[in-house]
Amino acid sequence: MWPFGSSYPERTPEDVDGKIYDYVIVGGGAAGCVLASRLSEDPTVSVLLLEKGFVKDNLFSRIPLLSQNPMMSGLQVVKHLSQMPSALNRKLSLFWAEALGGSTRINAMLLTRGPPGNYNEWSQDLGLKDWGWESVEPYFRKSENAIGHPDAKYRGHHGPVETRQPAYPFSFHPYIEIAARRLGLPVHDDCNDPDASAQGYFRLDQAIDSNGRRISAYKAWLSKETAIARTSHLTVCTGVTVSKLDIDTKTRKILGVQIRRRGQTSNRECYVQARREVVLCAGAIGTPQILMRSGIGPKDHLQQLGIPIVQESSAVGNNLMDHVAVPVMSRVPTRDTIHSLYNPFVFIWQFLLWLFFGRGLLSTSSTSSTIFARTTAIDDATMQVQTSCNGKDAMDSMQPHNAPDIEVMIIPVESYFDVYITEHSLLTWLCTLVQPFSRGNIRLTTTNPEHPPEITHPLLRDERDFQPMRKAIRFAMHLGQEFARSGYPHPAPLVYGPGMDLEYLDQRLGFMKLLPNQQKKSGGTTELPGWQDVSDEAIDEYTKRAYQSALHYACTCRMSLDASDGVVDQELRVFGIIGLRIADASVFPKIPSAHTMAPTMMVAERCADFIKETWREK
Ligand SMILES: Cc1cc2nc3c(=O)[nH]c(=O)nc-3n(C[C@H](O)[C@H](O)[C@H](O)COP(=O)(O)OP(=O)(O)OC[C@H]3O[C@@H](n4cnc5c(N)ncnc54)[C@H](O)[C@@H]3O)c2cc1C
Repeated sequence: MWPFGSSYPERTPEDVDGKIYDYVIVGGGAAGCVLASRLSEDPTVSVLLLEKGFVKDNLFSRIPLLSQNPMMSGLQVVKHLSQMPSALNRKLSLFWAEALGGSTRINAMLLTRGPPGNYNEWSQDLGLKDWGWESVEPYFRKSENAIGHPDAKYRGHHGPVETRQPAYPFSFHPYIEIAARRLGLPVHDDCNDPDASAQGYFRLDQAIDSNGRRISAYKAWLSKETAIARTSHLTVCTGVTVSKLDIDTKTRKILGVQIRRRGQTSNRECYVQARREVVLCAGAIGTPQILMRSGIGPKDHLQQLGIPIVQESSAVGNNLMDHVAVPVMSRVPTRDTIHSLYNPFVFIWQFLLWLFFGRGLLSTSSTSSTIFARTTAIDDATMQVQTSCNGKDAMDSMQPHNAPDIEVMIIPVESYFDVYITEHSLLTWLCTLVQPFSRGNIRLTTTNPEHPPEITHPLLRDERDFQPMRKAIRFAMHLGQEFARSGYPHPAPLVYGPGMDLEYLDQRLGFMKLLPNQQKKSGGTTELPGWQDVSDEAIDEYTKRAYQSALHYACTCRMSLDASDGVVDQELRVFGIIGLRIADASVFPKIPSAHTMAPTMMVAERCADFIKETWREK
């Protein structure tokens, strides 16, 4: 019963065992919810959605800020530690949600399409002619209801994903705007405006409704009302792990999928048949694993595990891309940060504000504004953005060469994963590489679908990524220092970043265990040197300690014209198999300079149309 439970029509693996459906969708995250919703608009077809997690809709999972913290929402969040030999053997935390809605149940709700130049690069440079800006733009519009920009013709107003720009919750925002302008950045209130400049300081859209509640993919596309209204032809089966695909090796046609209860230790499997198509939407980590378990993947790897080869495909699980982030932080007054919620009175007040009015700090994302820039257009001597670079314009967002390669997210709290800093209140300048060169991969460790994969994270594995990261960090330090001089009425020194006491940081991050009798070092009080005074070595040393994933995993089953180089064609059909498509973040040919939820939904929207078109013709 609300608010503690839900009468969502969730089915179990046993309920669907032995049944046949027109379409079987594997994974109910951002992509899976879009696809199940769009395909089930037609009441004459039957659609089955198979999701590993559950609905678990509760009060905390609806509160925007609190639901970003998995401990609060109670959702199943997988935490995977990846060993990083390239960086002091640190363990990198990767996580994602297993729930109806996938990671959109815990994400920061930021809705960014990416600049048109990203998609023009897919079409012009990678040859994917059907995926240029002109082709993808209508699908971004179709899914959104941009209530924050009611008159904008370039935004959608009839889709299910409501987006707003909640009031800025803190007093520092105008001063950041001043600092950004001083660094040469234009200020825009919509980063999804295709006419906005490629580089700038942008206010962000957040997927939050007018009552201050999170709009996840589940809420937008497969709400309880939708699921109940469509029970005759839409089945949502939760708590189910898809172990592998059933493919006829002679005809190369997909027949169905093998499934089991989530977390089950025995080998007992259930089976569902697909009359028309199976669509994989298990995400950039999950989808390649299902393919490999089914015999589609790199030959050597499948042979090592004794998996019979159905389709050799060297790109499956390769080319893993992700955005890489390094925090630099300024000390600011507690009331200007999320740290203020550590005070129980403030927390209770904010909770009541949300509960009765849908307003206040809890009704927003942790991030309200950001900066996108191109490092080649940042002048080394002044650390300011130029409007042209080598005689070429650097602002036209349609041009692939102008796509931003860095983002500086503005986050009013400390931003080291797994570490809570309670002794200072911090404002983070999160320096993020959004067009990295590095690539990683995903491999199975066993054939058991419940066993975790081995993830070789791309993070700074390619030396070419260090140069833009150094520039991003210097640029963010310059921004932080300009902010402190902008008229902001409080001291705001940069205290965490290159040039800080690394021994203190090592203790803080837990790399260095304290010896008996050794004093805990205090820190976070000394102001950092100016951006001009930090050496490359100091930046690299800091980066190796403080870097983290921005959790935008992508490209592990990339789209390509060529089967030897990719996994799906331009209509998202898996090369060599009939009736199998992929529609999640794994198919991006290259990661966009954007937070990846909206681009993933765009891909899934297109996939639904490809499928409808295919079967209309038949
Ligand atoms: C903490 C966090 C914050 C983020 N913040 C933002 C943000 O603010 N803005 C933004 O644009 N993006 C953000 N992202 C990224 C964004 O949420 C993802 O890009 C998006 O959810 C990817 O969608 P997807 O459908 O590819 O995968 P997911 O949403 O991960 O969905 C995959 C689903 O498949 C299911 N699944 C996997 N394997 C199986 C199996 N074998 N059987 C059955 N089901 C299976 C999983 O349980 C999951 O529900 C964030 C991500 C995280 C983790």
